[in-house]
Amino acid sequence: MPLKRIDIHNFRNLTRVSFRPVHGFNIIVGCNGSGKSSLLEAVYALGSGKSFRVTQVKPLVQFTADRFLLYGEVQRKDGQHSLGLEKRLNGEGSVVIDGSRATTTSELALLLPIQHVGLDDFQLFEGGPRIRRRFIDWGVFHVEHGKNSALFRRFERAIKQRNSGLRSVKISGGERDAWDSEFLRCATSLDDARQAYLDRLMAAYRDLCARFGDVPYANQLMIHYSPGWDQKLTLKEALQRPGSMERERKTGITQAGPHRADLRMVIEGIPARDILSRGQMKVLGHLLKLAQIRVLANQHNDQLPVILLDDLVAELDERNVNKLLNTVREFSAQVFLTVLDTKQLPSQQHWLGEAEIKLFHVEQGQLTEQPFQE
Ligand SMILES: Nc1ncnc2c1ncn2[C@@H]1O[C@H](COP(=O)(O)OP(=O)(O)OP(=O)(O)O)[C@@H](O)[C@H]1O
Repeated sequence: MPLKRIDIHNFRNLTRVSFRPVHGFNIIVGCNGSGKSSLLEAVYALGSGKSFRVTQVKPLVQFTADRFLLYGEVQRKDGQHSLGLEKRLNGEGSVVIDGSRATTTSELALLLPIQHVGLDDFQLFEGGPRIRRRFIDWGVFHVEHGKNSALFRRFERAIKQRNSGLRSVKISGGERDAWDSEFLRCATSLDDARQAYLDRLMAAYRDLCARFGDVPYANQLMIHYSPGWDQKLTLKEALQRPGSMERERKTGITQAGPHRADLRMVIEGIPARDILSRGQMKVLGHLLKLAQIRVLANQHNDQLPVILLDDLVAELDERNVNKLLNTVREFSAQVFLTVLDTKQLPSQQHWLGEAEIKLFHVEQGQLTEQPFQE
């Protein structure tokens, strides 16, 4: 489901940019600080409502403006859809899909799934559990989004209700039991969905490793799912432990459940972050992100994400760049790839095949399309 057109207004240094990408490879070239990553970030924001670099809106809005606006047209099997996102410095914002206001940004992700593969993928190993939960939940959401997008919403509501119940003195025992039951139901479903997804992810990851060949430690990497409570207990038992109940009374926060889950990345029984170099973490992180795309490609080709390859070419050796680009080409997805200079790309004959390609040059936030020449 490619993006056919995107308009960017007042997003970082991109004052007014409008372009029509191809379904294949869109190469974004430009010198440091020209606006390449900002362009990828704008595409990412249109498909998620968020940035992959910052959590706040302020750094995204052009210094002289009070809001940014993004507009895109997406081609899907069921026809063309328009997506609009506005975010203002004062905290207001809106999502508009096919001319109607949407209630959540997750509706953008249903129409425009995006996978960002970038230099910070080492954070899957070094970062906190939230990053790894976001990673696995991206897969759980997209692999069966009809069912699972509703499940995520229900879980969010259940935990909010349970937490406000913990803080309220007025609430009756019956009400508390009802919220507990709903929380346990959603938590169990989310836990099952994550475990099932992880099995599929690891199968796809092993396939990719075989293809990439001798990537250090790739085959030894094991990922274990920690559900967010002591695995010797059921979630209900974990919540009913005296220590846990006491902490819940004090903090008003649910002490166990999928919101505390993590992925333990292990090599030969040792935490992977204690063994891998930063560069090795990046490569394995990229492979895991590609494996997520492979899971979707195996399931339903019409749900393939747009793939953002941010600055990867400069950091990998030519053999790995070739493998990466060939793997990505075989997905037949739409790709946006940033590079300082096209000379950094390996010769087209090694990776492009029949895929379409367009070259965009960015200079001080201005975008121009140029003929692609090796
Ligand atoms: N809110 C903002 N308003 C205006 N300009 C901004 C804003 N935020 C960042 N910038 C500037 O936008 C420019 C583009 O940054 P970007 O990260 O997109 O560059 P890049 O082309 O990816 O560079 P590099 O190759 O160094 O990664 C930078 O000069 C940055 O300082």
